[in-house]
Amino acid sequence: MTAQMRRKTGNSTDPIILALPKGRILPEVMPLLTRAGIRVEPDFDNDRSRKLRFQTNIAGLTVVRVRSFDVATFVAFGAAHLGVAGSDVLMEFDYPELYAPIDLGVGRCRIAVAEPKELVANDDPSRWSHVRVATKYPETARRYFATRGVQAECIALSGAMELAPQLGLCTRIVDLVQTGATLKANGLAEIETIAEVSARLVVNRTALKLHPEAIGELVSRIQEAVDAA
Ligand SMILES: Nc1ncnc2c1ncn2[C@@H]1O[C@H](COP(=O)(O)OP(=O)(O)OP(=O)(O)O)[C@@H](O)[C@H]1O
Ligand SMILES: O=P(O)(O)OC[C@H]1O[C@H](OP(=O)(O)OP(=O)(O)O)[C@H](O)[C@@H]1O
Repeated sequence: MTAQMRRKTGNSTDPIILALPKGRILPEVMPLLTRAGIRVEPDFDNDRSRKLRFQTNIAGLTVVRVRSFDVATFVAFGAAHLGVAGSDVLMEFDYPELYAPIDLGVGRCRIAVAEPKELVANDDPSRWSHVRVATKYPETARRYFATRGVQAECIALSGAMELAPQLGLCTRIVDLVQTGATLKANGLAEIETIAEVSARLVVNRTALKLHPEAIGELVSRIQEAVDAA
């Protein structure tokens, strides 16, 4: 662990910081937090507010709102003690500093390989030796294809991956699929599932050792809220 990673977790007088992802997971996570007895100050739900850091009803617990991909980084480096992140994000970064004790059961989708639907009938993935994919998940894609002996050339995009095959950037994509509507609307078909995805509670391992009671209580409350859902 680097000195940077020790930064926040080392001071027991700091508030406990919970990092929450803005975007589509948030509306599904808020009811869980409410059930866990955690209420965040009203500005948190106000999209026009430029605030990023919020007080809660629990003394010593502060919430920060960050991009979904950044939750894992804030928690891994100890800038936040715990957070909520999709398992897609955790898989991509694969930070050893993170412990993911709870599957929150929300934000369910899958990470999949897709290609133009016209290709599917004559394609045989077992014969691939090299693929070129556009993806927001280059590490996950590389690891997945490597286990099958396939070399993956990954073109990193942050969104609108479904456009890449139409525009000749690549033939295939690796992206999240839930209903399949986005693939269908763009003439693509899912050919392989890499992993099922859901949102997880993540905890910095060092923070848990330094604040076992405070963090342990939050984890228990959230587990109870998930069990009651
Ligand atoms: N279609 C989907 N169905 C269910 N969960 C999804 C879906 N798309 C994304 N997710 C989950 O929600 C998380 C955040 O997705 P969201 O689309 O809100 O943000 P993003 O586009 O990754 O972030 P940003 O807007 O910061 O670039 C993903 O990491 C994944 O875990
Ligand atoms: O199978 P579906 O139900 O259509 O969902 C899949 C879509 O959802 C996600 O995109 P999102 O809506 O988050 O937009 P983004 O690409 O801008 O992140 C994902 O990247 C797909 O494009």
